[in-house]
Amino acid sequence: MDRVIIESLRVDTIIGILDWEKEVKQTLLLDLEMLWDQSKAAATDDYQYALCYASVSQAVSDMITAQPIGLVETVAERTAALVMEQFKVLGIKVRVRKLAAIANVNSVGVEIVRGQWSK
Ligand SMILES: Nc1nc2c(c(=O)[nH]1)N=C([C@H](O)[C@@H](O)CO)CN2
Repeated sequence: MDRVIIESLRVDTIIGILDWEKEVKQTLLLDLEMLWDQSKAAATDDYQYALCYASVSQAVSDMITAQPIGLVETVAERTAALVMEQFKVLGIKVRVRKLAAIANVNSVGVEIVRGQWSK
């Protein structure tokens, strides 16, 4: 199955479980791989059959920034649910990385796979 990919979608938002994290925005980077049959879009060259990565990116960013979130797991789960429900994606892989969350690492985070994911 074909995939539409969004790499390193940057979202600056209130994220974290510590008190100071409720006051200061931090940066999340999201990677999305979405199962999507692109054959009709490619055969017709017609945008209406494409999964619009710009629309997905905007919807995900709006959802994440709409309210404070504690865990990166919550971000990943809500992102997968939103994309599958709103964009009728059959399967999705979501990786959420939080930059500078702890000392001596570039990032920390989680990766989940939901729906009809095939290798
Ligand atoms: N599995 C997780 N562990 C931790 C998280 C998280 O979101 N998922 N968050 C924190 C703190 O917010 C940390 O990022 C603050 O620096 C700790 N562990």
